[in-house]
Amino acid sequence: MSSSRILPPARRQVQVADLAAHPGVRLEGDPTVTVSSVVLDNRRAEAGDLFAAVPGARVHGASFAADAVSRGATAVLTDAAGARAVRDAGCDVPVLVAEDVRATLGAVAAAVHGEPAAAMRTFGVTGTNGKTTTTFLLDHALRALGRRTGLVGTVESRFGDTVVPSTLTTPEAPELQGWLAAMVADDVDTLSMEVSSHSIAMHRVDGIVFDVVGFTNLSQDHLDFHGTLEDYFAVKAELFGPERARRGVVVVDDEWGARLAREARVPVTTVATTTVDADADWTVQDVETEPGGSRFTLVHRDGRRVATRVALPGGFNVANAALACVMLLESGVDADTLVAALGPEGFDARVPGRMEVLSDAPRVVVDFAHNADALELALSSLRMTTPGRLVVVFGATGDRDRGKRPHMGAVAARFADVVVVTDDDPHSEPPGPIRAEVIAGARAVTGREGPGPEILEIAPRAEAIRQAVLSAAATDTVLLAGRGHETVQEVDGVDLPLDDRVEARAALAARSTGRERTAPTPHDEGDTHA
Ligand SMILES: CC(=O)N[C@H]1[C@@H](OP(=O)(O)OP(=O)(O)OC[C@H]2O[C@@H](n3ccc(=O)[nH]c3=O)[C@H](O)[C@@H]2O)O[C@H](CO)[C@@H](O)[C@@H]1O[C@H](C)C(=O)N[C@@H](C)C(=O)N[C@H](CCC(=O)O)C(=O)O
Ligand SMILES: Nc1ncnc2c1ncn2[C@@H]1O[C@H](COP(=O)(O)OP(=O)(O)OP(=O)(O)O)[C@@H](O)[C@H]1O
Repeated sequence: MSSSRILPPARRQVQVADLAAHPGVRLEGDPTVTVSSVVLDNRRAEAGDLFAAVPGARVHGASFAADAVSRGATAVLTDAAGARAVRDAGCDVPVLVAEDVRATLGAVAAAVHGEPAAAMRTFGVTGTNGKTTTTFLLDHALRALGRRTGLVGTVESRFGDTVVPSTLTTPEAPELQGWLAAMVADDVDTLSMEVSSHSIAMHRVDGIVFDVVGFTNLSQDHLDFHGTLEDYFAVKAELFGPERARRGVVVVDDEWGARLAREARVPVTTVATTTVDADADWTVQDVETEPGGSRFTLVHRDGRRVATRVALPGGFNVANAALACVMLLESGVDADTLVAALGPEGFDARVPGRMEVLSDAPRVVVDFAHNADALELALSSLRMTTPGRLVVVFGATGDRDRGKRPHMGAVAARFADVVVVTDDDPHSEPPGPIRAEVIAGARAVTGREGPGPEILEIAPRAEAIRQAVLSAAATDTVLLAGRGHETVQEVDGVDLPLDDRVEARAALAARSTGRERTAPTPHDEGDTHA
């Protein structure tokens, strides 16, 4: 079930006859009945709702229509099979019958809520990594520019004083459109949101034409859903068409970005952040790495220069900030006005669990890197600004993508001085063997220059964090990788409270109250269940 129903304080009343005017929809029943909102889950239905009964992968939503109606839903949107089920269940409400319910739902939900996206300036960010960070950086800059902003994404959705933790990166269309209408009612003028590939494929963002969309990068992920990398790319590329966006900004550091820039069906501005690319509109130059972030200059091929800073460690955060910056420029923001509004700190957003720096001496950083690529990027960038030892605490998830475990171990062993292998979300798997696969990958690393890393196994995770933080010297960096902002750990089907930031802060507090530092000790396997 998705996170929370946020609706505007005053709702419009829309006749079902008006909704039947959408292509591929016909109406059975009384055309004068009105709806004031849309809901996808019967358990959340309220008076005046249109219940959208979607044929899902597991169940047809129409089997819950009678319950939705008993809770006050005044009409149902479904397909032909759903319509039969609704009638068979004896529901006497008008039924909007669509050829493809999901493909109709976004436009219908937008119409019920009065096309809220059209009343705001809208930024959408897609890509495998960096969506959350880039939307937070956009939101930060927009607020500095004096805009009243809304944000939708993996960590939370928010506007004004309303903040709701998320369950999906991009909510389903009924919830999303309700949120957007509530934002408009609260005078929000600019929206930054993450657009996952699932949301494009499942029509969650239908009904929105973004003013500017951005692409961060693409690497192997979500193939359980998309099948092939080619399909994954094709879905992301859909966002760069006139049905969904007016213009785009594409980071062309990887081949997928370069291809997207060629194939996009809306005008695209390109940004190269890692190499000087003569074909790119903007390139990132003069990067100066600092402990808490980086300074950089965006140089346009016509000679324009925009010098700013990102207050998050990591070369990839220069890419995220550069993307946010060019998206703002493409939306019409003047470069000098932007730089002045950002001030000397530049893009200074704190992104929960994304390169989040908890302390300086030792530097303790929490990051969401949960695959080998992201772990390598995080470690290599922290290495540059770590005078002492680089310590990493991480684990691999259970149940899925087993192949990545030794790779994560190998990356940690290549880039860190102390590798503390612990648990992530074991889900239904016993955690010990997962750790063993990670450790095997770490031990297999040979040919590293200098002394090899210290490899430790410590569980449960809270204890691994405690020991790593307590034993760190002031010049060390401790990276707590993989869980970012997450606050529960699933072990054997049970959700246990666990927040890396809370555990790390407790250990930092113990250090500052003068408790003696302890060295991590290898943990006895077999006594390690979380
Ligand atoms: C693969 C996928 O995205 N599936 C989504 C899909 O599930 P489904 O087709 O299996 O639905 P179903 O369980 O058969 O139910 C069918 C219909 O009956 C309704 N229902 C069901 C049960 C009930 O008691 N009452 C009821 O009304 C459901 O709301 C649904 O409309 O429709 C459901 C209803 O909205 C979603 O919750 C579900 O997302 C699941 C939870 C999910 O985990 N999605 C992930 C993969 C996802 O979308 N991730 C991306 C980000 C990925 C990333 O970049 O990391 C995201 O945007 O979050
Ligand atoms: N531009 C980037 N390129 C590569 N890796 C990145 C980039 N930005 C962030 N990362 C890494 O990916 C992790 C997730 O970042 P972020 O949450 O911003 O991405 P996301 O696309 O929103 O992913 P998710 O939807 O899983 O949260 C970060 O913790 C960091 O390790």
